[in-house]
Amino acid sequence: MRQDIARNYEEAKKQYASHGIDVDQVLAELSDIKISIHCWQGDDVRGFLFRDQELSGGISVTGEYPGAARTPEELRADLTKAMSMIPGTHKVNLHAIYADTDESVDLDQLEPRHFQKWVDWAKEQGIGLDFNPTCFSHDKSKDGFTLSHPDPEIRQFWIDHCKASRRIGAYFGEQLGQTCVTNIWVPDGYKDVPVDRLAPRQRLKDALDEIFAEELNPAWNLDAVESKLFGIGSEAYVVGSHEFYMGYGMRNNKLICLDAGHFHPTEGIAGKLSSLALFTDGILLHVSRPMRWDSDHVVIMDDELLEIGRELVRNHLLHTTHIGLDFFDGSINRIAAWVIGTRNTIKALLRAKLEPTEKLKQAELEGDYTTRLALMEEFKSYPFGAVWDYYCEKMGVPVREEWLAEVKRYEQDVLLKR
Ligand SMILES: C[C@H](O)[C@H](O)[C@@H](O)C(=O)CO
Ligand SMILES: [Mn+2]
Repeated sequence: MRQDIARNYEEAKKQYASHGIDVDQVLAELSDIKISIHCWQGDDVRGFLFRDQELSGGISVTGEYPGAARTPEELRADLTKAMSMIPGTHKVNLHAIYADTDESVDLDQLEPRHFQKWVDWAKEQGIGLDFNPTCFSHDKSKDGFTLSHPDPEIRQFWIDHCKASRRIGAYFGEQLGQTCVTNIWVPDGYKDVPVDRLAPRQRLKDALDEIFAEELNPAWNLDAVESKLFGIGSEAYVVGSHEFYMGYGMRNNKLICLDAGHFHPTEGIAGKLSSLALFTDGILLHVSRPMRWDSDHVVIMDDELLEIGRELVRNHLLHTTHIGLDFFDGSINRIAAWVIGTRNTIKALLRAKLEPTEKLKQAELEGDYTTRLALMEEFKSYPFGAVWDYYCEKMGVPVREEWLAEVKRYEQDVLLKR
């Protein structure tokens, strides 16, 4: 342990202790939190099954930064590199198009064996895996509809894909001894104002009922459903809206996924957590950063991220919330994107844990809003940076921006040679 880091930590600890915060305990708890790191930042959501397919579904990646992973081996190497710069043991979130197989297999025919190399790698790394059916970037989703498609044959294809995905998720959970969250997001929607808003939702509901009919061990697989307000090409109407999935998730005991970029541009998700927590057994988050639209920018330490962290900590929701990341930026080094976004997410949770929550709640209860505001503001400049540095050093990962030199080295040695 470097002396300056240890000294600053001891000093910071005293300041937090004066407000009853046990920093050592906070760090012990922080190291138990798993963030689900999304594989698709590593290759601009291309995947390996259909390399010639354009990204569709109303999402988009911009940027031509060199070094995107072209094979599963490259993607795993990049993820391993990124995780070596992120404190803690986390999970990796796969989409179905990331199957690692020489077979030419379509989405409805996928089986656990097509992901065996990912499972073997996850075992080596001691991490868990999460999963997502890929209901986009495919010939059968070209007209923007999948699970709610009016053509029963196409609808069945996507139903079968989602069924296959749940079985793959359960396999991950069983093999790795960690529950896999399998999250369903479909892009289905209309560019212009529809006449019938009900029928597609009825079809989506029926499709989900069929997908979830098979009982799977919840210790291995938990299902989640992800809503969206609009996408490119589905500006007027999205079948799987927030209200739709709120209703579906609550009635059918599915995790409701809140993606930070899937609401009105000024609407945050932090304020929704306490409400959902009262009526559900758990929540899935897609921590993202929308800029004017669902642009999926790399997560930064902004007010929304801090507020998500505070809501999770203050309401004791960390043990039931699955925290996943969902951003993709092709204009910067993709490993740096993972490192920045994941470290920020962990750091926001640390900052929330370093607030005098009970004191603040007490002040609020007593109507002492002056103390509430004063403490909340003063704590914004308490020395959380010293605690973060100590945590990184203790966990054996680079302190502060030291990781950047490592990323640049990897870029020279590996990425630029691709
Ligand atoms: C890759 C997508 O971002 C992801 O599947 C989905 O979660 C989404 O957020 C679509 O906007
Ligand atoms: Mn998402």
